[in-house]
Amino acid sequence: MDKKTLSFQAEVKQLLHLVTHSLYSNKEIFLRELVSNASDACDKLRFEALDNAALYEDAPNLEVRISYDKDARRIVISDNGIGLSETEAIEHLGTIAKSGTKEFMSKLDGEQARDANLIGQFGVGFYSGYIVADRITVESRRAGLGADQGVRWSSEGTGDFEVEGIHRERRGTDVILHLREGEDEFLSLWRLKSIVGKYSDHISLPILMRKEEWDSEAGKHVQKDEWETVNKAAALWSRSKSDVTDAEYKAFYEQLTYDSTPPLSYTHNRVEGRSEYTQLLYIPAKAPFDLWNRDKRGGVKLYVKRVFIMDDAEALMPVYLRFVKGVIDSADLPLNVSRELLQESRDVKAIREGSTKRVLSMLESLADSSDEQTAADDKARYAAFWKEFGSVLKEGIGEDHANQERLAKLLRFASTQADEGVSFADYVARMKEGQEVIYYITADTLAAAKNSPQLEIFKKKGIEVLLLTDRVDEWMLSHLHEFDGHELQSVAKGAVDLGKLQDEDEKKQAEAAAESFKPTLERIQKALEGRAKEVRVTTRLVDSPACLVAEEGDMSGHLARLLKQAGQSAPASQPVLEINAEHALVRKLAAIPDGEARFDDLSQVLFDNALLAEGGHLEDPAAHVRRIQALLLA
Ligand SMILES: Nc1ncnc2c1ncn2[C@@H]1O[C@H](COP(=O)(O)OP(=O)(O)OP(=O)(O)O)[C@@H](O)[C@H]1O
Repeated sequence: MDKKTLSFQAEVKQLLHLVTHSLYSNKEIFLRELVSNASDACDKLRFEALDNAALYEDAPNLEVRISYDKDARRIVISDNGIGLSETEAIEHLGTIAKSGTKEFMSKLDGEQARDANLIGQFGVGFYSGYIVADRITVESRRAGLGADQGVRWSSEGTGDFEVEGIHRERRGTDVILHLREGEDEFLSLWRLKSIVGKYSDHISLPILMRKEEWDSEAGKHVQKDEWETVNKAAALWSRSKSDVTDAEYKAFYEQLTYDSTPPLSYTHNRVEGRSEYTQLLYIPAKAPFDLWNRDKRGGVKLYVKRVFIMDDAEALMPVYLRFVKGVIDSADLPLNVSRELLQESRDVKAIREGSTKRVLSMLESLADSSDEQTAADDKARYAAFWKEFGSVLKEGIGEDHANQERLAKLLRFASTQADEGVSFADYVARMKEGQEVIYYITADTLAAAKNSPQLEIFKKKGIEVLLLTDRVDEWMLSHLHEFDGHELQSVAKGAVDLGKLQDEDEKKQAEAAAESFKPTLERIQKALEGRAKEVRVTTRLVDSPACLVAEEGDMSGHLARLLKQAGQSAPASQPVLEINAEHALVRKLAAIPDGEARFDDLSQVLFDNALLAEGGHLEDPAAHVRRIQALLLA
């Protein structure tokens, strides 16, 4: 077959540039990446061979071999996995297929591009070989194809690569690294072995290297024909908990996720009973760059009896726990389980429920740690978790009704008493005597929430109000109506009802004020026709003249704005304007004689100011400005 020269896809060139320039300080990871590809290739073969045992040919023992040649300055990583056909070599080694990777590349700006940690997060794969090699040759034959259908792919990792057909007896792939000048440190059994130990110990296949012996005549180590296994070759999760050290769990996490920040917490269990499986689940310390992408691949890999099955096993973890990383190894599922089957299987459902509960317990033990020695540290860790993943966890309130109560206990808020970390339980413990409901307000920012006029009476009376400023909060609250028997009530909805918190005198006073104010209210109502559904006197205001509230059952102004921003239509509902009859401005308004235009102007300004105060947008800002100016001159 003729030799062809082809060009890399633009993103590959970009990636190659990044890899060779940014990861230079951590060169050794090339071996981790290539060994991991070799191991993936073996997993793929094992998976395809479930339906077609002939693919094993005469070599059923899957393995990875690493060898080096000091004189030729080469390192070779060989596997007897699935291999590559010519088309696959062109496609897989010349383009980036994964859309996530492409997206990631396009998001990196110059500053971030130097952050090796960030790049490490998504795994640089095959191209990391170019950190240490100035040419890589790949020789491969796909399992199932004839010996004359091998392929040689070769490139200096700049703009082009070459492909040609070759004769190759062995199935699988050899990745041959021609080392760059100055990279000879890697031409050593000891060095290569220690890198394997560091990153690839848990690869469940044997990784073999040639034994060496000291030759005193030659005065150097010489390679023997005999090979030895240099990794532990036991899946970490299949070992007993007591045999695995904390450092090993953390190293495995890094290998699994490419995240060099140690995880916040992890849990390792063997579950027995109706469904038998092992779970090793981690909560990362930092949110990944694409946390908000609800469609991305899940972080939990599914194995069946230590055979890798798939890693976008959404069926194993609810979407709101998409930040969880780890491995689930089932003893019951059939090896050839398909995605469709996964969705329906009762065993999978049991695994999913069990794993969800595990993650929640893990979070609960941090949040409500009762261990005297570690409680402070646990709580700090929970606070860190909440900062990174709290908003995602809130999705669970609407999505996972079975665990809603447990999730509600894990929620943390800002309130009028503390800027963060307030749980419903903290709130309830601090409730005033006679207080029955939990008060909250939603707003775009903490400052807007804190300064909202609707809070004035609550501040005056020392009643705590939760301040909710997350985009998902409104949605979450449409699914959560109470906590521990206490109804959740928005202070921006309906007439203010302080129940037993308001004394009789105050109530009577308010009623009297409302009565005597009736004629003015009617005049304001007329002036605001088409804008305010109702105008009424309120006791919720202390320092502000007016505020807007939504009618019970209507959508709050905040939610209507969120929907509008998201491009969705919000049902048009007018707010209620509530007036503080004690306020000087309102008294001034009431004193304006009938028929004067000033009355209309001031009514409109009152309404617009109330809208601005809650973060709303004026439909006609110019008219507002004109009115203010007219009033200033009056
Ligand atoms: N040893 C190998 N045997 C067979 N195919 C391979 C081998 N190494 C790489 N490939 C193919 O080349 C593709 C690209 O490899 P690369 O390492 O760049 O990305 P990846 O493995 O898909 O992603 P990542 O390394 O981030 O998990 C692989 O998906 C696989 O199809």
